[in-house]
This record gives sequence, C-alpha cells and structure tokens, in this order.
Amino acid sequence: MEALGKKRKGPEVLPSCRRSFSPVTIVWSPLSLEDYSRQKKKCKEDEVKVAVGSVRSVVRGIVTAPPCGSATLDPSNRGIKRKIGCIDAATTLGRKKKIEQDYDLGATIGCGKFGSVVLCRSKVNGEEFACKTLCKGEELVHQEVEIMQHLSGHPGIVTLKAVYEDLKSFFLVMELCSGGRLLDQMAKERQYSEYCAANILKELVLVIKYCHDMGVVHRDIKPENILLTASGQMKLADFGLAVRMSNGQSLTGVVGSPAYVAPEVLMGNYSEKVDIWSAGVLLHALLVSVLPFQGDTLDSIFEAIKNVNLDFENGVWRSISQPARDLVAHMLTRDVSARLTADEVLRHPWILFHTEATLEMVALKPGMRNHGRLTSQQLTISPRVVSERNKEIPRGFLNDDCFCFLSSDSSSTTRSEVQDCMLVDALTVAISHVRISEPKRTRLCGSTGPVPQECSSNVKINNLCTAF
Ligand SMILES: Nc1ncnc2c1ncn2[C@@H]1O[C@H](COP(=O)(O)OP(=O)(O)OP(=O)(O)O)[C@@H](O)[C@H]1O
Repeated sequence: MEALGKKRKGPEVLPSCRRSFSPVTIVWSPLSLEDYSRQKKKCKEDEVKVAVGSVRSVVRGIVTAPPCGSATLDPSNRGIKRKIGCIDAATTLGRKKKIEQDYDLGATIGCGKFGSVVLCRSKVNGEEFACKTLCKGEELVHQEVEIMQHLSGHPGIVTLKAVYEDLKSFFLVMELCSGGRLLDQMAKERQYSEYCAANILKELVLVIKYCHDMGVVHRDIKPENILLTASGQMKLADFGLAVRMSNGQSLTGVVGSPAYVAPEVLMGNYSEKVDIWSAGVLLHALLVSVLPFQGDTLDSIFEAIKNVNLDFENGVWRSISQPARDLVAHMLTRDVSARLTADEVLRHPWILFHTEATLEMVALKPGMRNHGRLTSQQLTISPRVVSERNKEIPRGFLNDDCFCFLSSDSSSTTRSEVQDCMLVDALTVAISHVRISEPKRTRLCGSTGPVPQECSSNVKINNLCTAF
C-alpha cells in the first residue's frame, strides 16, 4: 500500500493502459486528468479529447504582482489584468540572484508532476520555507507562477515569499505548511462530525470564492492540494492546473483529478462552478468517508460522474442531517445553473449553523427561546476540541477558534438541549438570509434507485473502494 504521506506523481507512475487501480484509499486520487490525457494519448484512444492547448496558450510571460497594498480587490472587475498580492520584494529581485545566495536548500518534502518541493532556510534569519522547483518549458508552469503571484496574500492560500529563476527552472519560495495534507488527516479521521466538516468546507469555499473573485479557477480542488500549517490552518496549494478567466468566459481544457472532476469538464465546456463540484465531492467524503463517484477504471469513474444518481435517503446518509444532505446535493447537481455558487454555499443554513459566527449570532439573539441564561461567555472558544458527537478532533487540525464550546458553568442547561434550541434558531436565522433554488432531486435521487455503498470507510480495501 502506498504511504499516504508520500505523493506519488509523475510519468513513472502512469498506469499501463486499462489497468485497474491499486487499492489505496478511496479519497486519494494520484492521477490528474493531465496524467490521464497523456496516458490516453499514448494508448492512442480518443474517448477523452484533450484540449489543454487552448488553456496553455493563454499566458506566455511571467507577470509579477505589485507589492502588497498597491492593488485593491474589486470582484466586479475580475479581468486577467487585475492584480493583488503580498509578494516580498524579493519576488522580483530574486530573479537576478541565485536562490543559494539567500537560502539553504534541504530535504525533499514533496514531489509533484512538474517538480519537487524541498525544505529551505533563510540565510538571513533562519526562517524555514518550502521551495518548489518547476522546470521551465511547459506553459502551465509559467501560468502556475503567475497565478500564485496573483493570488498570494490571502490567508487561505499558500503565500509566495519569493521567486528565483535560472535558465532551466523557477524556484518558488513559499510559506512552509508543516501540518501535512488534508488527505492525510482524512485518512486518520475516516469520518468527520458535521460540525467539523462544515468548518472545513467553509474555510475551503472562502478560498474558492476569493479565487473566483480574482478571476481564477483552480480546477484541481482535492484534499491532496489542501495543506495545513503547523497551527492547523488550511491553505490551498498547487495552482498547476489553475487558469484565469474573465467574466462569462467558458473553459475547455479537460483537466483535473478524475474522482473530483465535474461532469461538464468531461463534456469539454465549463465555468468556475467546477470548483464547487469538486468541493462537493470533498464534502461527501468528509461526511460519509466515501467518494461519491467510484469505479475500477477511469472510464467507469467518468461514467459514474456523468450518470450515477446519488441516493441521500438511505445507507450511510441516514445518520447525516437533512441540511447537510441538501448542501451536498446542491453542490453535486449536474445542472450547472442549479449548482450553488461559492457565495451561496457560504450562506447555506448548514454552514451558517455550524460556524462560529452563527453560533454567536444565535446566542446573542434577544429573547432567545428557552435559555436566556446562556451568555456569550458560555459559548467559549476552547483549544480542547470536541465535536458535537463528543468525538475528539485532533488538535491543530484547524484553527482552534473554528470550534465553540459550552463552558463548565452552563451545566444547568445540557449541551444537547442548547444545541436543539440553537438548531431551530440558527436555521430560522439562516433561512431568512438564504435563497436556494429548488433541489434537483430528480437528478440526484432519480428513479434508478440507490447506489450501493460497498464500503463504509476510506481505508477499507476492496475493488470498489479502489483509489484513483
Ligand atoms: N508550501 C508547502 N509546504 C509544505 N509542503 C508542500 C508545500 N507545497 C507543496 N508541498 C508538498 O509537495 C507536494 C507537491 O506539491 P504540489 O502539489 O504543489 O506539486 P505539483 O507538482 O503541482 O503537484 P501535482 O502533481 O499535484 O500537480 C505536496 O503534496 C506537499 O506534500
């Protein structure tokens, strides 16, 4: 079994044509569609048409973002010329120097398609960073550098500290995310409480919203690309497949990671909503620890993505709340116009209920039913992280302040009583803020009946739980 901490990437791991995938973990997707495309090309099969050329030809040069503060975020003007970023001045200065002049390069901490990532330490102050080396040549590489510069500065995105280059390579000096990947946490946790899943999703969708507002579609949202800092903060990484788009523009390249790819990507014409689909796949995995669309081969996975109707009424979903099911259904609808936007996900009642802001809003609401004695102090932020199912959540997985708890002096009101009341109140508050289109249940819970859930855990190994 492949070590989960190690990323297996690159041409050497391309499977031979039509092989079945080795069992690993059902949320792990070692192949991107780029790999698949290459494999397909090699195999001279043409079921999936690769159109990355159209995307790759967009950006030819590297544009350096202005220093922090010199541009403003104006979502209404999401053109490809708009810039924002908190890039150290070294981003530009470093181009003229060798990276070894400023940093000591250390051990390899990760490998990707286009290069490796090593630990590096500043010669000035000893601070540690991650340095990603990208071989020049592929246009997607140039695009990745440019997009990272464009987006860097948001707390949910790996910060780009500096960029160096020589004749053959770029060296991206990035903040070090020493907490590993979300995928590794998922492999340990197996199944998350709704509370935890909602907080993870909210963090992710806030970043997706920022990307979309900045005119960038990530196109490879998956737990392998969500890194964690030492303090547990989530950071979206790997913009290797990201692309910039202007308002109303549609995208055509078939890229992404098979299990997370939206159906319209396979049809070859799509928008930024593909990131919402991928986040929906992740939410599905967080809640019930299986991927929604599975198969033994890439073709069968794609077939499932295009045609399988998910059944949210039976099996593992019976233990999941209706609002959670509703959100997954609205993120995984094939009808792109009915699929929620990032903003709509963030305003969904389930997200509002499980996030700190909502809890505070409810707790401080005047005339709150049944527990007027509950003060804002009783809703404290605690480093002792316990989910609503009283399941311990590893410390440092997310920011501690993602989690709210009742302090000990609230003993006169039981936790579950308070939660029941809060659920009613929060949903009342939330629903008054949200407008959601009718669920397309016919699409997601269609007459073809339930999809058998062949395994209940992401570490259980059998053919249907095979990773890809
Ligand atoms: N800032 C960072 N801090 C710590 N580790 C990192 C950082 N960036 C990347 N890594 C590690 O390196 C691995 C590869 O990085 P990344 O995904 O950016 O490379 P890639 O070539 O773009 O990958 P892919 O093949 O998925 O496109 C990550 O999975 C992670 O383990």
